[in-house]
Amino acid sequence: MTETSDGDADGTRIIDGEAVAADVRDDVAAHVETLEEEGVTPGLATVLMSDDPASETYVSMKQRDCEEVGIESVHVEIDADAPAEELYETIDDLNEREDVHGILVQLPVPDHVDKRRVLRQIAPVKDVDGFHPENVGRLVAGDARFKPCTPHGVQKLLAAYDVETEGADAVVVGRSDIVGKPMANLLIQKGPIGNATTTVCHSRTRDLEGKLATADIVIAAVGVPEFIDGSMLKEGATVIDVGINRVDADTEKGYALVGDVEYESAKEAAGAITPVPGGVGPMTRAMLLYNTVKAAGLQSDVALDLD
Ligand SMILES: Nc1nc(=O)c2c([nH]1)NC[C@@H]1CN(c3ccc(C(=O)N[C@@H](CCC(=O)O)C(=O)O)cc3)C=[N+]21
Repeated sequence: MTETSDGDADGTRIIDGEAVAADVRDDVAAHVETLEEEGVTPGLATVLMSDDPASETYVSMKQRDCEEVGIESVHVEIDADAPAEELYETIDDLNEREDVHGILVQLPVPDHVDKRRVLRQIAPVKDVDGFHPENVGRLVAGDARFKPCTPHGVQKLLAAYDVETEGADAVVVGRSDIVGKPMANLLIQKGPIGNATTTVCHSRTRDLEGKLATADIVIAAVGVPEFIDGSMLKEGATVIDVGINRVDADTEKGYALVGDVEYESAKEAAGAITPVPGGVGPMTRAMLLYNTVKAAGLQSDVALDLD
């Protein structure tokens, strides 16, 4: 990125997710060009089966991102109360299409849909979320094909701001399949942005305060607004806030976005911190583009220099 500048009045570095994401998009755009030279236009399909306004917002943001970097996007909308078969068949069709290299089914899907089946049905080589069991297994085995977008984006942020993970005490708060588990897996692995001593905390953790008090790096991914505050952090800790919670507010949209971390107090204690919005969210979207060009390279046998 251009600079790892900033820091507010008390010297806390504010980790600029928009800036790092813009750099990732530039990188992706260069790979798109390489693919185009070989006659390949990368394509991403997004599938939405939900009436949730937040889901609709995210999906339309993803389409705009694609346009910006030259990825073709295909969008399929399925009625939230349509039979589950409609979704399964859509996935089969997209698996077959040669112009579609990546498939993302926006989660959550309705209750009458078998989520595990959806994740298994996406062709592993098109699974740009990295949620198919084959890709989960490869990640855990240290042979990742598609790293899940959010944890991968967090790694990129830590790298961009030269946060030392080697031997550091990292605490991941949250154990979801899409963030907590893969994040912890990446942090313990050998290699760059790994080698951390990683603790995973969750709702049954007995002494969360005790774990946080010694953490050099805190990854908050619980989905509870302002769950962690500055008094719980070690002075100088790096705080990565994965939470993007909509809370009622007296704004034009009728809501505000807040993280899982109480920003003002955490900023006082932290050495570096991600804001919400403008932190992890833009990185999640950027890494989806990254995985899509990777998928296109794999499916068309074009060598791209990607990790
Ligand atoms: N199969 C699947 N893959 C996903 O990656 C996936 C998903 N399902 N379901 C929902 C969550 C949520 N998610 C977000 C990504 C970016 C922002 C983002 O860019 N947020 C902006 C603000 C957006 C706003 O203004 O509302 C920011 O934090 O700055 C938010 C949320 C991806 N998800």
